[in-house]
Order: sequence, then C-alpha cells, then structure tokens
Amino acid sequence: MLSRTARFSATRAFSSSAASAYKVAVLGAAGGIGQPLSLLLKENTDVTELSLYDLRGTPGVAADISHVNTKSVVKGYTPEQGGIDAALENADVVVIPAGVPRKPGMTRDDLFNTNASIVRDLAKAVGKNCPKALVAIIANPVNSTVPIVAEVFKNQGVYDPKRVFGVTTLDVVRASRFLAEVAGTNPADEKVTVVGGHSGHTIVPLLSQSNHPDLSADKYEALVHRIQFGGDEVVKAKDGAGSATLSMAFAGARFTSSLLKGLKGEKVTEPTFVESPLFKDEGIAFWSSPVTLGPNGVEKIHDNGKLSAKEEELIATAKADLVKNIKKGVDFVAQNP
Ligand SMILES: NC(=O)C1=CN([C@@H]2O[C@H](COP(=O)(O)OP(=O)(O)OC[C@H]3O[C@@H](n4cnc5c(N)ncnc54)[C@H](O)[C@@H]3O)[C@@H](O)[C@H]2O)C=CC1
Ligand SMILES: O=C([O-])CC(=O)C(=O)O
Repeated sequence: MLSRTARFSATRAFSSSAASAYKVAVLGAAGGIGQPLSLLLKENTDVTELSLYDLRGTPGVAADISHVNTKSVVKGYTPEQGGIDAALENADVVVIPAGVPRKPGMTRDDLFNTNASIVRDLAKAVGKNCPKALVAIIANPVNSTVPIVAEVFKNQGVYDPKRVFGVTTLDVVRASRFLAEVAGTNPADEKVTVVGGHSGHTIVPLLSQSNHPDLSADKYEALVHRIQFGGDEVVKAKDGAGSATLSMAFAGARFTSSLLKGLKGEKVTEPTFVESPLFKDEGIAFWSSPVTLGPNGVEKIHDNGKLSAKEEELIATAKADLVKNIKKGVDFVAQNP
C-alpha cells in the first residue's frame, strides 16, 4: 500500500493536471446513505481510492460502483473480507454513516443506545489505523456521536479537534431549498447559515443573515419549524422504512468534497459540528457554526455573526438541549470505554 505522499507523487508523475490523490473510506457503505454517497464520491476527481466498509454487502456495492468510468479504484471490505484495518489503512478522510435510522415516533436521541457503541467501535478502528484522517460523522444522534468519537480518540492519545466533524450539511441544504420555496426563488441563490447541532430545536437557521430577513412572522415561524424538523417529514413519508438517505448522500458528498478541497489548500467555509470555543465556558464543547477548512481540517471557526432577538432565543433553547446531548456522549465513553 502506498503512503499518502507516495500516492501524491505517483499521481503527479502520470498527470500534470492531477493535483490530488486521496483515499476516502466510507463506514456503513452498504446502507441507505452509504450506497448513494459512495456513488457520488466515485464522481469526485479528488478521490483516487474509495474504500467501502460495512458488516456485509460491500463487495457487491464496490463491484457495482467500480464500473463507473472515473479514475478512482473502489474496494469493498467486510469483517470477513479484508477487514476494517485494511479498509482504513492510509485513509485521508473517513465518512461514517454506519448506524440505525429512525422510525416514525422516534427522536434521534432514541437511536443513542444502538448507535453509540457502533460509532465508538468504529472510532477505535479509525484511531488505530488512520489517526491523522479527517473524520466526518453522519450517524445519529450527531450531537452525541461526535463527542463519542472525540472521547475515544482522547483515550487513544490521538485526538486532534481539528479533524473531527459532525455532518450538519443536510440542514443547510434543506434551509436553502425550503427558503427558496417560500420566497419563490432559485435555491442556488439562497444561502442560509445553520448553527447549533443536528436535532430538532438544536438546529438554528440564521434567516436574518439570508437574502430574506423580513419574512412575515407566520412564514418565519413555519420555515424555522420546517428546517428544524425536516428530518421528520422524510421519516413519516418513508413510513417505517428509515430516514433521509438520498438527500443525505447529496449533503454528505458535498461536505466530503469540501474536506478534500480544504486538504488541497482551497479555502472552503461550511457549517459543521466541531469542538468549538464559542460556548465552551457554558459547558458546550461542540457547536456548529461556519468553519473554514484547510490542509489540517479546521482552519478557522467563525462565530454566529449578527443575530436577531428571535435567533438569540432559538440559540438559548438549542444550548439547553445540546449540553445534555454532549454530556451523554462523553459519559457513555467514560462508562463504556
Ligand atoms: N447527519 C445527518 O444529517 C443524517 C444522519 N442520518 C443517520 O445516518 C445513519 C445511517 O442511516 P441509513 O444509511 O439510512 O441506515 P441504514 O440502516 O440503511 O444503513 C446503515 C448501515 O450501517 C451498517 N452498520 C451497522 N453497524 C455497523 C458497523 N459496526 N460497522 C459497519 N457498518 C455498520 C449497516 O450494516 C447498514 O448497512 C443513521 O444513524 C441515521 O439516523 C440520516 C440522515 C441524515
Ligand atoms: O431525521 C433523521 O432521523 C435523519 C436525519 O438526521 C435527518 O434527516 O436530518
């Protein structure tokens, strides 16, 4: 297996235009999100090796995706075929959609009991095999799984807060789409910063900073609610068959692409749930706000910007939930290392 530097030079030697050579591993790659996410990553020209790991099914998914005529090499791994260590060896970016999704009537926090140990064990494998990788966590509840990964890495002595990300991009994608529906505009022209966390009231869209700061009170309340509970719409419509997978794959591919651009030295700024100084003195060690990505992961954490009085209220509510969600993740690893 070539080291990352060697892979860089190998690519450069064969193509003057190829500026990047990255191995991306997807853990949970045979699932509802994992499959379309892997397909979208096959289209990303920054990816030269796509490593697909799941408990089962990944050899088939990898064989299928590998026929797409882009340059990257795709390999499938299971615990029995190749194993997780080989799947993660020399990975530059690890994306984790492994874990169970919601059914109607459940909150994301109801997934904690199942997903906490899945994410903990996968984090241990990442810390062992590719401690320098950027790790993007999709598995819910993100507000707790991100602290779980951080605590596992601390226990292993490999934690770098610049390299651990909770993926909140779907909230940003939804906010743009839903605002455009209300305003009758093209979503491509609507950028909405979403801060806080990734569940219900912890999702705080900053519409006062958007192109439409003056929506009527009715429209504003309905839009904020739709952005905060957009996931529920999909869970309800899928009627027991899971939660958002295709839109999440879109969002996950977009975020992974931003991480890779950062690694290449391009400056990209995206909201993501990271260890953050913003409310640390209030016991909230993680917070999503716009983050500039760079060659080492987090380059700069931006503050929430200018807020309306209503947004100050939404943030206060978000903080109250987040304190509990974060503590739950930290306590889980302390009690179940
Ligand atoms: N961050 C976000 O915005 C979003 C997060 N999610 C979350 O993503 C997670 C995955 O959702 P879906 O793909 O719909 O679920 P899914 O059940 O279709 O797929 C999950 C995959 O994870 C695999 N898996 C389970 N344990 C594993 C382990 N130890 N190692 C490797 N693979 C393992 C399963 O075999 C399965 O293929 C859920 O927790 C869901 O709540 C879903 C949508 C949006
Ligand atoms: O709602 C869910 O459980 C899945 C999710 O996180 C989302 O769609 O935002």
